[in-house]
Amino acid sequence: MSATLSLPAPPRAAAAPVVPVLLLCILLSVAVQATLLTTPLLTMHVFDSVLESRSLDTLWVLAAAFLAVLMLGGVLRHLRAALLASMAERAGRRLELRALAATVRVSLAGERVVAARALQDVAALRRLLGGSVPADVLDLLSIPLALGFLWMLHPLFFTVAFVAALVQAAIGVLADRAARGTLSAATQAEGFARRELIGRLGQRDLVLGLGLLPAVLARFAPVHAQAVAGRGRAEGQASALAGLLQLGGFAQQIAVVGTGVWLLLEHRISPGSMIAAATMVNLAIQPVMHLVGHWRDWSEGIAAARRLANVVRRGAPPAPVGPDASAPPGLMIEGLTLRAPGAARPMLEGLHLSLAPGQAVLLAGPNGAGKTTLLRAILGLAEPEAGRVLLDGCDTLRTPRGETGPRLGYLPQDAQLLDGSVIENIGRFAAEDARSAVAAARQVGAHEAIGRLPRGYESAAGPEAGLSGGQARLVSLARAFHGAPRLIVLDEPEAGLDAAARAGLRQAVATARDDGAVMLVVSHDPTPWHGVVDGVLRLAGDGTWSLEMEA
Ligand SMILES: Nc1ncnc2c1ncn2[C@@H]1O[C@H](COP(=O)(O)OP(=O)(O)OP(=O)(O)O)[C@@H](O)[C@H]1O
Repeated sequence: MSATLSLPAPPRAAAAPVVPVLLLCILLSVAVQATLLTTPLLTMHVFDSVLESRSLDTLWVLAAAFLAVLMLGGVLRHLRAALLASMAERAGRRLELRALAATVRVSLAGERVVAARALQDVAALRRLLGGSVPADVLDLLSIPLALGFLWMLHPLFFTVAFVAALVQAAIGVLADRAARGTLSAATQAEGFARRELIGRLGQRDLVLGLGLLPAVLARFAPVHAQAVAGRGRAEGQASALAGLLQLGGFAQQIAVVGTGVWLLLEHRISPGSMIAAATMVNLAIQPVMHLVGHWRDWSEGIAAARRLANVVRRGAPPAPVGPDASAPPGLMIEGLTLRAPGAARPMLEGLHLSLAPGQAVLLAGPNGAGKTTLLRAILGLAEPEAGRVLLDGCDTLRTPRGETGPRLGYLPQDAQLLDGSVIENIGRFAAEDARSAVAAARQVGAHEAIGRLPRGYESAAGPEAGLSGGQARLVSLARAFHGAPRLIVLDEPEAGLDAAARAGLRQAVATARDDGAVMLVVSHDPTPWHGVVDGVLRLAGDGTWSLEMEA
C-alpha cells in the first residue's frame, strides 16, 4: 500500500551537489595523511644525514621542514573537518526529508512499528555522519599511502606490511560480521521491549484500573533482559575484536622492525630507513584502531542505513499518471478489489460505481466488512489489489497528493486532529481567511460547540488538548467540509454525536450534495438517511456487494 505524497523541496543548501565536496574531502585526506607520513621520512634524514655529517645547519633545516609539514597537516585537517561537518548537515537534511516521506507512506500501509524505527534510524545516522567516523574512514587512506612509502624504502617492507594488513582485514571483517549480527538482534529486541511497554502504558486507565501492571511488566521484563544480554554479548565480541586487531598491529610492527633489522644487517638499507618504516606502520595502524574504537557507532549506523534504504524502497510512491480525459466528472470506481494483508480471499471484489457530482451514497455492512478500507482506497491511501478510482478523471492513488488533497474531505473513524488550534485544524493549517473555517463549522453544526470551548476557535485541538470525543469529531467534521471539496468521505460520522449534532450533520451532507460534492457516508443505520442520500452500497463481508439506488 502506498500513496503519492509531495513534501516541501529541500532548502537550497541541501540541494547543492555532494560529490565534488566529497572528492575535495578525499583529496584533503590524502594530503593530511601524506603530511603525517612525511615525518618518518624527515626522521630518516635526521638519522642518515645529520648524524653522519654532524651538520647542525642541516638539522635546523630539517626541523623547520618538520614543523612546516606538521602545521600544514593541522590546517588541512581543520579544513577537512569543516567540510565534513557541512556535508554531514546537508546529507542529514536530505536524508530526513526522503526518510520522512517514505516513513509516512510506510505507516499508511499500517507498518507503524517500521515507521517509528525509521525515525530513530534517521537520528542515529545523523549522529554517525556528524561524529568522528567519517574522518576515521577517510584516514584509512593512510594505509595505501604508507604501503607506497614502504615500497620506496624497500619492497620487502611493503610485502611484509601488505600481507599483515590483509590478515588483519580478514580478522576484522569476520569478527565484525559475528558481532554485528548479535548487536542487530539486541537492538531489535530492545526496540520491541520499549514499544511493548510504551504501547501498554498508553492505555494507562486500563492498565491501572484493571490492575494489569504486573502482567504488563511480566511481558516486558524477559524481552528486555534478552536485549540487555544480547547487547552485552555484542560489546564483548567488539572488545575481543579490538584486542585481536591491536595484537595484529603489534605483530605487524614487529614483523616490519624484524625485516628492517635483517635488511640493515645485509646492508641493504640505512638505520634511518628502519626507524622510518617502523614509525610509518605505527601511523598507518592508528586510524584502524580509531575505527575499531567506534565500532558500535558505525556498526549501528550501517544497520540503520540498511533499514532506511529498505523503508525508502518500500515507501516509493506509485508512478504518477495524468488525468483520464474520457472519464466523466465525479467519482468513478472501476473493478476495485481489496484484500487485507495476509488474507486468503478479498474483502471486496470487482466493485464498479459511478457517482456524478451532487450524488451521495451510504456505505453499509457488518463489522470488518471492509468499509473503512474501501474509503481509504477511494482516497488513494490504500493500494487496491486491482482496479482504480478516478475523481474527475484523476486517479486518486497515482495523482500527486498536492493536487488531489485539496479536493478531498475526510472524516476518519478517529478524529485525527493535529497539534494546533481548532481553527488551524479546520482550515488545514492554510486558512489565511478565518471566515471559511467558521463557515465550515457552521455548515456541520459545530459553531456553537466550538464557541463553548474556553478559547473558542483558538482553543488547542491536538491529541493531548483534552477535547471531548464529540468535540474532536465536530472539529474533524468541519475540516472534512472545509474548502468545498469535490469528494467528501465520512467514516461513521454519527458516532459520539448527540441528536442535535446528528441532525446538523445530515443537513450538512444534504447541502454539500446540493452544492455538487460527491458524498460517501458510512453508517450502520441507514433509516435516518433516507431522502439525504441517493442510495445504499452494501458490503457483505465475503467479497460481494450490492447497490440500491433510490428511485
Ligand atoms: N492493516 C491491516 N492489516 C491487517 N488486516 C487489516 C488491515 N486493515 C484492515 N484489515 C482487515 O480488513 C478487514 C476490514 O477492515 P475495515 O476496518 O475496513 O472494516 P469495517 O467494515 O470498516 O469495520 P467496522 O465496521 O468494524 O469499522 C478486517 O478484517 C480487518 O481486520
